[in-house]
Amino acid sequence: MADNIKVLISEEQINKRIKELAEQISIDYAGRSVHLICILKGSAFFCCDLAKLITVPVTMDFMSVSSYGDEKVSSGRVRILKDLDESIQDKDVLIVEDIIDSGRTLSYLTDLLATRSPRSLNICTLLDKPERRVTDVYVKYVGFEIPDEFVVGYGLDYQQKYRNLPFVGVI
Ligand SMILES: O=P(O)(O)OC[C@H]1O[C@H](OP(=O)(O)OP(=O)(O)O)[C@H](O)[C@@H]1O
Ligand code: HPA
Ligand SMILES: [Mg+2]
Repeated sequence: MADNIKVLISEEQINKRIKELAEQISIDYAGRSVHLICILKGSAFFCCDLAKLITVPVTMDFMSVSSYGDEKVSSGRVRILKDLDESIQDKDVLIVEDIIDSGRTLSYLTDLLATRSPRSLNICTLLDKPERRVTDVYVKYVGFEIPDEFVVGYGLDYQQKYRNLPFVGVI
Protein backbone atom coordinates (compact mmCIF):
# COMPACT_ATOMS: atom_id res chain seq x y z
CA MET A 1 0.00 0.00 0.00
CA ALA A 2 1.18 3.53 -0.80
CA ASP A 3 3.65 4.86 1.80
CA ASN A 4 2.87 2.06 4.30
CA ILE A 5 -0.58 3.23 5.21
CA LYS A 6 -2.43 0.72 7.38
CA VAL A 7 -6.19 0.48 6.89
CA LEU A 8 -8.06 1.50 10.03
CA ILE A 9 -11.59 1.79 8.57
CA SER A 10 -12.33 0.17 5.22
CA GLU A 11 -14.31 1.68 2.37
CA GLU A 12 -17.11 -0.84 3.03
CA GLN A 13 -17.28 0.09 6.73
CA ILE A 14 -17.39 3.80 5.85
CA ASN A 15 -20.19 3.33 3.31
CA LYS A 16 -22.27 1.22 5.72
CA ARG A 17 -21.90 3.72 8.56
CA ILE A 18 -22.73 6.72 6.33
CA LYS A 19 -25.95 4.98 5.31
CA GLU A 20 -26.89 4.52 8.98
CA LEU A 21 -26.09 8.15 9.80
CA ALA A 22 -28.15 9.37 6.83
CA GLU A 23 -31.10 7.23 7.94
CA GLN A 24 -30.93 8.64 11.47
CA ILE A 25 -30.63 12.22 10.20
CA SER A 26 -33.58 11.68 7.84
CA ILE A 27 -35.69 10.50 10.79
CA ASP A 28 -34.58 13.32 13.10
CA TYR A 29 -35.25 16.04 10.50
CA ALA A 30 -38.50 14.55 9.16
CA GLY A 31 -40.89 17.28 8.02
CA ARG A 32 -38.07 19.84 7.83
CA SER A 33 -35.15 20.48 5.56
CA VAL A 34 -31.56 20.31 6.72
CA HIS A 35 -28.87 22.83 5.82
CA LEU A 36 -25.54 21.01 5.65
CA ILE A 37 -22.37 23.00 6.25
CA CYS A 38 -19.38 21.24 4.79
CA ILE A 39 -16.10 22.18 6.47
CA LEU A 40 -13.43 22.16 3.76
CA LYS A 41 -11.25 20.65 2.89
CA GLY A 42 -11.38 17.51 5.01
CA SER A 43 -15.15 17.02 5.02
CA ALA A 44 -15.66 17.24 1.24
CA PHE A 45 -15.94 13.49 0.58
CA PHE A 46 -17.97 12.68 3.69
CA CYS A 47 -20.40 15.57 3.33
CA CYS A 48 -21.15 14.84 -0.34
CA ASP A 49 -21.63 11.10 0.25
CA LEU A 50 -23.83 11.76 3.29
CA ALA A 51 -25.94 14.35 1.45
CA LYS A 52 -26.76 11.87 -1.32
CA LEU A 53 -28.32 9.44 1.18
CA ILE A 54 -30.41 11.89 3.24
CA THR A 55 -34.07 11.67 2.23
CA VAL A 56 -35.38 15.00 3.61
CA PRO A 57 -34.74 18.15 1.52
CA VAL A 58 -31.08 19.21 1.73
CA THR A 59 -29.37 22.52 1.10
CA MET A 60 -25.60 22.91 1.34
CA ASP A 61 -23.03 25.58 1.99
CA PHE A 62 -19.26 25.42 2.36
CA MET A 63 -16.79 26.96 4.76
CA SER A 64 -13.05 26.53 4.58
CA VAL A 65 -11.19 26.42 7.87
CA SER A 66 -7.63 25.46 8.69
CA SER A 67 -5.56 25.01 11.83
CA TYR A 68 -3.21 22.09 11.13
CA GLY A 69 -1.26 23.39 8.12
CA ASP A 70 1.39 20.76 7.35
CA GLU A 71 1.72 19.52 10.95
CA LYS A 72 0.28 16.55 12.84
CA VAL A 73 -0.74 18.74 15.78
CA SER A 74 -3.08 21.71 15.78
CA SER A 75 -1.52 25.18 15.64
CA GLY A 76 -4.20 26.15 18.16
CA ARG A 77 -5.32 28.96 15.86
CA VAL A 78 -8.39 28.36 13.71
CA ARG A 79 -8.32 30.42 10.52
CA ILE A 80 -11.38 30.95 8.30
CA LEU A 81 -10.19 30.83 4.68
CA LYS A 82 -13.68 31.05 3.21
CA ASP A 83 -16.91 31.96 5.01
CA LEU A 84 -20.42 30.76 4.15
CA ASP A 85 -22.12 32.22 1.07
CA GLU A 86 -25.61 32.32 2.58
CA SER A 87 -27.28 33.38 5.81
CA ILE A 88 -28.14 30.56 8.24
CA GLN A 89 -30.81 32.56 10.06
CA ASP A 90 -33.82 30.36 10.96
CA LYS A 91 -32.30 27.31 9.27
CA ASP A 92 -31.82 23.84 10.75
CA VAL A 93 -28.06 23.72 10.43
CA LEU A 94 -25.96 20.58 10.56
CA ILE A 95 -22.20 21.10 10.53
CA VAL A 96 -20.53 18.18 8.76
CA GLU A 97 -16.92 17.45 9.72
CA ASP A 98 -14.45 14.71 8.89
CA ILE A 99 -12.85 14.58 12.35
CA ILE A 100 -13.04 16.07 15.81
CA ASP A 101 -9.63 15.86 17.43
CA SER A 102 -8.67 18.62 19.91
CA GLY A 103 -12.18 20.04 19.45
CA ARG A 104 -10.83 23.53 18.76
CA THR A 105 -12.20 23.81 15.21
CA LEU A 106 -15.74 22.78 16.10
CA SER A 107 -15.79 24.74 19.32
CA TYR A 108 -14.77 27.86 17.43
CA LEU A 109 -17.28 27.20 14.64
CA THR A 110 -20.27 26.44 16.85
CA ASP A 111 -19.64 29.61 18.89
CA LEU A 112 -19.38 31.63 15.68
CA LEU A 113 -22.41 30.12 13.92
CA ALA A 114 -24.58 30.31 17.04
CA THR A 115 -24.31 34.11 16.84
CA ARG A 116 -25.99 33.99 13.39
CA SER A 117 -29.39 32.84 14.74
CA PRO A 118 -29.90 29.39 13.18
CA ARG A 119 -33.15 27.64 14.20
CA SER A 120 -31.05 24.70 15.35
CA LEU A 121 -27.36 23.86 15.23
CA ASN A 122 -25.91 20.37 15.43
CA ILE A 123 -22.73 18.54 14.48
CA CYS A 124 -22.13 15.37 12.50
CA THR A 125 -18.59 14.02 12.34
CA LEU A 126 -17.30 10.91 10.62
CA LEU A 127 -14.46 10.41 13.12
CA ASP A 128 -14.08 11.26 16.79
CA LYS A 129 -10.75 11.04 18.61
CA PRO A 130 -11.96 11.62 22.21
CA GLU A 131 -8.58 11.08 23.90
CA ARG A 132 -7.21 14.25 22.28
CA ARG A 133 -9.96 16.63 23.33
CA VAL A 134 -8.88 19.94 24.87
CA THR A 135 -12.21 21.75 24.27
CA ASP A 136 -15.59 20.16 25.03
CA VAL A 137 -18.05 20.06 22.14
CA TYR A 138 -21.44 18.34 21.94
CA VAL A 139 -21.53 16.15 18.84
CA LYS A 140 -24.90 14.66 17.95
CA TYR A 141 -23.83 12.24 15.19
CA VAL A 142 -20.55 10.31 15.27
CA GLY A 143 -19.49 7.78 12.63
CA PHE A 144 -16.58 6.09 14.41
CA GLU A 145 -14.57 6.64 17.57
CA ILE A 146 -10.90 6.17 16.81
CA PRO A 147 -7.74 5.85 18.94
CA ASP A 148 -5.16 8.61 19.32
CA GLU A 149 -3.41 8.15 15.99
CA PHE A 150 -2.95 10.52 13.08
CA VAL A 151 -5.22 9.30 10.30
CA VAL A 152 -5.44 10.06 6.58
CA GLY A 153 -7.76 9.24 3.70
CA TYR A 154 -11.38 9.82 2.79
CA GLY A 155 -10.77 13.58 2.92
CA LEU A 156 -8.15 13.67 5.66
CA ASP A 157 -4.64 14.77 4.74
CA TYR A 158 -1.08 14.81 5.91
CA GLN A 159 0.70 17.73 4.24
CA GLN A 160 -2.23 17.91 1.78
CA LYS A 161 -1.67 14.34 0.58
CA TYR A 162 -3.80 11.16 0.84
CA ARG A 163 -7.22 12.86 0.83
CA ASN A 164 -8.29 10.70 -2.12
CA LEU A 165 -7.73 7.34 -0.44
CA PRO A 166 -11.12 5.57 -0.30
CA PHE A 167 -10.45 4.30 3.25
CA VAL A 168 -9.23 5.81 6.55
CA GLY A 169 -5.72 4.70 7.42
CA VAL A 170 -2.79 5.33 9.74
CA ILE A 171 0.57 6.40 8.39
O1 LIG B 1 -10.55 19.10 16.47
P1 LIG B 1 -9.39 19.79 15.85
O2 LIG B 1 -8.10 19.51 16.59
O3 LIG B 1 -9.61 21.24 15.63
O4 LIG B 1 -9.13 19.09 14.42
C1 LIG B 1 -10.12 18.86 13.45
C2 LIG B 1 -9.97 19.73 12.24
O5 LIG B 1 -8.64 19.60 11.70
C3 LIG B 1 -8.70 19.25 10.33
O6 LIG B 1 -8.70 20.37 9.49
P2 LIG B 1 -7.36 21.09 8.95
O7 LIG B 1 -7.04 22.28 9.80
O8 LIG B 1 -6.28 20.07 8.79
O9 LIG B 1 -7.83 21.62 7.52
P3 LIG B 1 -8.22 20.72 6.24
O10 LIG B 1 -9.60 20.16 6.51
O11 LIG B 1 -8.20 21.66 5.10
O12 LIG B 1 -7.17 19.62 6.13
C4 LIG B 1 -10.01 18.51 10.22
O13 LIG B 1 -10.50 18.51 8.89
C5 LIG B 1 -10.92 19.27 11.15
O14 LIG B 1 -11.51 20.39 10.54
O1 HPA C 1 -5.75 12.60 12.60
C1 HPA C 1 -5.87 13.55 11.78
N1 HPA C 1 -5.53 13.41 10.46
C2 HPA C 1 -5.64 14.41 9.56
N2 HPA C 1 -6.06 15.62 9.87
C3 HPA C 1 -6.41 15.84 11.16
N3 HPA C 1 -6.86 16.97 11.73
C4 HPA C 1 -7.07 16.69 13.01
N4 HPA C 1 -6.73 15.41 13.30
C5 HPA C 1 -6.32 14.85 12.13
MG1 LIG D 1 -5.73 18.94 7.30
